[in-house]
Amino acid sequence: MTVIAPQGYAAIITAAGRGLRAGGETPKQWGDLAGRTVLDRAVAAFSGFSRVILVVHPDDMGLALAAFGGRVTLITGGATRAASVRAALDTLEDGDISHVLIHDGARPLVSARVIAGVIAALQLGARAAAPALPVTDALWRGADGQVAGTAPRDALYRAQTPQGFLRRDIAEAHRRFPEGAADDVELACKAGIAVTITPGDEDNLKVTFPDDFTRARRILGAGMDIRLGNGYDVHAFGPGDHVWLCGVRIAHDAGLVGHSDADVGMHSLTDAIYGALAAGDIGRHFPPSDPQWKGADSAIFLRHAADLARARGFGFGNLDVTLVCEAPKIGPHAAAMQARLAEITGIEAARISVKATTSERLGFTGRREGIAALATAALMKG
Ligand SMILES: Nc1ccn([C@@H]2O[C@H](COP(=O)(O)OP(=O)(O)OP(=O)(O)O)[C@@H](O)[C@H]2O)c(=O)n1
Ligand SMILES: C[C@](O)(CO)[C@H](O)COP(=O)(O)O
Repeated sequence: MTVIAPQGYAAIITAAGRGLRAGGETPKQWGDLAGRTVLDRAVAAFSGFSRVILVVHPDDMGLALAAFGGRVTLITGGATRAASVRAALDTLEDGDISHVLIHDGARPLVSARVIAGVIAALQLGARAAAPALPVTDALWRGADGQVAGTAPRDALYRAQTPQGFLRRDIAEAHRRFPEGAADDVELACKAGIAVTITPGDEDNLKVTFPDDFTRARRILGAGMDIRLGNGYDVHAFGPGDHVWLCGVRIAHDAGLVGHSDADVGMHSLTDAIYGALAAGDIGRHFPPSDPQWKGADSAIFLRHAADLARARGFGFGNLDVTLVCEAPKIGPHAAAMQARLAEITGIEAARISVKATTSERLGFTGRREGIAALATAALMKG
């Protein structure tokens, strides 16, 4: 359901933060939430407003134009949330906007009921209105990990957005208190404006920490995001007296030829993780044309893939590698390989399998011309 805002109402959506606490490759508002960005969901909730000002970071303007160009007014924000709101209010100075609802772009699950509650209070004559939830847990003061005291929770609320105001009131409050505040209600209170509390919603969470993505996904009923990737690699035998396989040096009557250390097992596993992430392959991240990877330890590649998965919020279900060769014998080294892969990736060894097979003397592996490796990686989030 979409809330159709009355004439003269504008929505300001703040999305110029960097989302440092949430981490990740992109600021949280640009992060994926079950197939759509957090910000896309927040903006969609205000599609019934004829005027929407979306405040973004200057670095994100390209992204914002591609995602929202033509649908909203895009402006760049300031160093603080308050500065971003101020920039948006300035754009409304000379227009015919009587009321504004100011919403965090990091609150993607705001419901029509919450928005309608704020508008209803304003329409009934409130100068300001904002959703909140009463605090239901006991409150403690803590010091050094110990409970140092308790605090009364009566009449305490957890503030949410959108926070609604008469435009002139909140613009004036921002002018009077340029030092800003945690939110616009705090500024309104400082300016002596009465604020009506409207019903909040537990689902109207602000994505703040990495786990909030998981919670939001659950609320959306999106379930777990499970990814599978496979990898395959081959290296030919050449001169040498050892091979590197899954991070373990094994004495052999030949070496493996490659630009890096030619660890075919580790390469297939690295590609399996990139595959699960739809992040290309090892050659894209570490081009063989780049001399710095000549003779490189393949642990660098595998660690990069595992770190990338974590940066995107994934944990590991399991990793499975199969080496295909007549020789050397893999069995005696499988446990050491498992341990080394666990060390490199930070995944518990019990979730990593290394096994081997011959190709019954058939094909290039059967003719002892090289070694092939296949790998599967299972990643999950949520
Ligand atoms: N200079 C800023 C800082 C924050 N915000 C926005 O205000 C909302 C609430 O802020 P918060 O959750 O604190 O976001 P960040 O500042 O991005 O988070 P962090 O403090 O973890 O970096 C977010 O939608 C954020 O993008 C903004 O528009 N301009
Ligand atoms: C505006 C706000 O979302 C109200 O709960 C909140 O104050 C902003 O987030 P921050 O984490 O305090 O920056």
